[in-house]
Amino acid sequence: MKPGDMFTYIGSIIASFMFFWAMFERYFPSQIIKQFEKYSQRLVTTIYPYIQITFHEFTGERMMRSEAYSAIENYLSSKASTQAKRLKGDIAKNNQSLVLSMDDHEEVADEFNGIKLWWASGKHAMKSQSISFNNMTDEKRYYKLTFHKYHRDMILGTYLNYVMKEGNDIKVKNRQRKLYTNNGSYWSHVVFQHPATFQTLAMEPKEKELIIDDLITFSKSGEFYAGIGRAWKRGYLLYGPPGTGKSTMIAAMANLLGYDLYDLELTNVKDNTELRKLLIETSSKSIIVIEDIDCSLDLTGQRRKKRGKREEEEEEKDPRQKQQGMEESDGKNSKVTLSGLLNFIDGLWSACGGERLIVFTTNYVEKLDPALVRKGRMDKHIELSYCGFEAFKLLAKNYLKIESHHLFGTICELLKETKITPAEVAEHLMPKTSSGDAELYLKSLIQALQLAKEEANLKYEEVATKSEPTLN
Ligand SMILES: Nc1ncnc2c1ncn2[C@@H]1O[C@H](COP(=O)(O)OP(=O)(O)OP(=O)(O)O)[C@@H](O)[C@H]1O
Ligand SMILES: [Mg+2]
Repeated sequence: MKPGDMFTYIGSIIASFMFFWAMFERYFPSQIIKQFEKYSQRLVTTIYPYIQITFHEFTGERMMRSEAYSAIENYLSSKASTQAKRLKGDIAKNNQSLVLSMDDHEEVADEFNGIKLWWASGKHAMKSQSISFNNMTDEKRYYKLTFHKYHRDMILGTYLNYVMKEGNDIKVKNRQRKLYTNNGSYWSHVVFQHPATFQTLAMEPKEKELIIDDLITFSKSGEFYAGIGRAWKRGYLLYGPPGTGKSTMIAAMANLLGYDLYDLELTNVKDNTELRKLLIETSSKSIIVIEDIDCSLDLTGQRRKKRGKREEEEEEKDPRQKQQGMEESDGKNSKVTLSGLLNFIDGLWSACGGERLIVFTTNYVEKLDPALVRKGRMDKHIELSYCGFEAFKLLAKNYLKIESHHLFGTICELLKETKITPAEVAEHLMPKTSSGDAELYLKSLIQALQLAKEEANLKYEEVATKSEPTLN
């Protein structure tokens, strides 16, 4: 029986006693009446098999807004939108989405491990002691949870923990997210509002699915990481030519998981100590990004070789100079070293707070120091490459709102023979006039592809003639 029905049933019994009660009060002394009240209360508690817990909106002496109340409010928002008849709507703090919650005196049902529970919202009017300038303080809202006493342990333990966690996760998703950049050893931030999503990111669909899966699994694996004694973090290395969507993918990752972004400019960091300070200040649920890692630090074997012979000779004379040369990047003042950076990836600090992604990007993966890219350090290597036909179709769908066209066949063939980045394709598909015809843009793309093909052929021929042996 639903607790609401149970109330009605008990209510009707009580109503029929009302009459007798009035008689009773009139003819019996107050001592006996008090005893009777006490026992009747106990009787109702014994008959009524449900437990109720009330969560008030404001608690404590200073009447602070209760965190439990707001977590429950978030948790119930999805249930309210499907079950409640009267809802309240508000704009979330990220100013992007509408958040719905149940209105006062509504009830929604929930189920947990096969157990049924009921949540009801309500409010009391408070008798204000002082003059209030804020009408809201005159109302005391609360959520009431009702469940069968048989499930007491499960609900008070596992279920309520689950509600708090889910509610807080929703709150994090709805919050206003930030993009931090470092100016020397300080972070400054702006509101992060990048429109990129995985839906708009053009790449092979299967590969995209794998990346999304990987990210979501990571974000839900807090307990797993704790269980195996590892810091809750994951490293990604995104590599590929310019304009293939590395930065776009990072924005899409942040949007998918609802994380903040820390864009770390290593060339602005004086030394390892400053690097450590910056990293300790990063919060959990964030992505720490180091773009163009090969340009930020002297981390590439190639660059080391590139250093002049004279420099090396001088270093041999004075080993201290060598140490300095290793630490300084080409012409930059940063003394952040590779070992400093590796400590950042593996070190103790990385366990603080947890739930962090570390993303490096580079155009030249082959030039990176093997220590940096070895497996286990960067958990996932993702190559973003030239535009294939599947990626093109997604761009055409997003930019031109078409899913097929008689020119698609020609484009498919040309894409197999040429190397063009998604950024270049997007440039051709970008509507230039309000009445732009899709065919016009596709033809412009075909022209660009044919040109790229011819240039590639010319280069190939040049190389071939240069490498032909000369007969003298
Ligand atoms: N895979 C893609 N899907 C959708 N749009 C893309 C993709 N790749 C590039 N673009 C478009 O091209 C622009 C440049 O891409 P982005 O900055 O992500 O490239 P990048 O790989 O980070 O380049 P770089 O190596 O120069 O930093 C973006 O604004 C985006 O609109
Ligand atoms: Mg980029």
